[in-house]
Amino acid sequence: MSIHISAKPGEVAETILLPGDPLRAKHIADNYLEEAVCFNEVRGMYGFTGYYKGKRVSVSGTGMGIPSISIYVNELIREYNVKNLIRIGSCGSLQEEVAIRDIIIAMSANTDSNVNNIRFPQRNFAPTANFSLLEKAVETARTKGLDPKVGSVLTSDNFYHEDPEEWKMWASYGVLAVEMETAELYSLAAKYGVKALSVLTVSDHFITGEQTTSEERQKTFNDMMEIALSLA
Ligand SMILES: O=P(O)(O)O[C@H]1O[C@H](CO)[C@@H](O)[C@H]1O
Ligand SMILES: O=c1cc[nH]c(=O)[nH]1
Repeated sequence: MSIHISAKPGEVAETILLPGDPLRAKHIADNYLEEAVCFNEVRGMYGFTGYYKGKRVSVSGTGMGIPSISIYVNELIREYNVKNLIRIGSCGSLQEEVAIRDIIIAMSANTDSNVNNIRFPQRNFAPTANFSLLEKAVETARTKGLDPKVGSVLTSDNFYHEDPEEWKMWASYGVLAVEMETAELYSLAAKYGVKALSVLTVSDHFITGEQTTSEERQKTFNDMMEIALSLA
């Protein structure tokens, strides 16, 4: 096992879905996977491996924020040889034309985190999605009759922002939404030469003030889950 994952070698599939919420991982295993086996319960961060339409796929929670996803993604890549990492998360829309419950496919991730300043002092790194996963996710979403919004997101270290107006600056640069993990997922995927993508669902809206319930965030958002599963 690794420090935070109790799976034995070979128990994690090459493709893994990564919701922040471990109960969303359990929901996917219970409702979408056949022959699902739990490979991790350390700290309640459930991970499962099973089959979706005959393809072996895993799903694991990552927790919230860059430090937490960084631990799981480092261990999944370095100890378990995971090759395709697909985040499925909730986010807050910063744009009028991106509505609550819309799907966002994150082409790139800006961040207010210092994590890449530590890696690249005095330089900027551009955390970017894998194009083949992105292309397939867009195609799958469109086949389902959806209109996914593709563009950049903000990965923030804060859910509760010191300056409640700061989002407007990011919005003015066309950033679609805010969440808390994608920049680190894309940076680690680049570092280790594996593929990553974030597929997000808008759970709340900075302009209209609309919100979804915690139950909806945990159990619904089926389109996002099905798009991500199709990438397996
Ligand atoms: O729904 P998840 O995947 O947890 O993602 C979003 O929700 C959490 C905040 O409520 C953060 O982790 C943010 O990135
Ligand atoms: O990180 C997040 C996720 C959803 N909504 C937000 O405002 N922030």
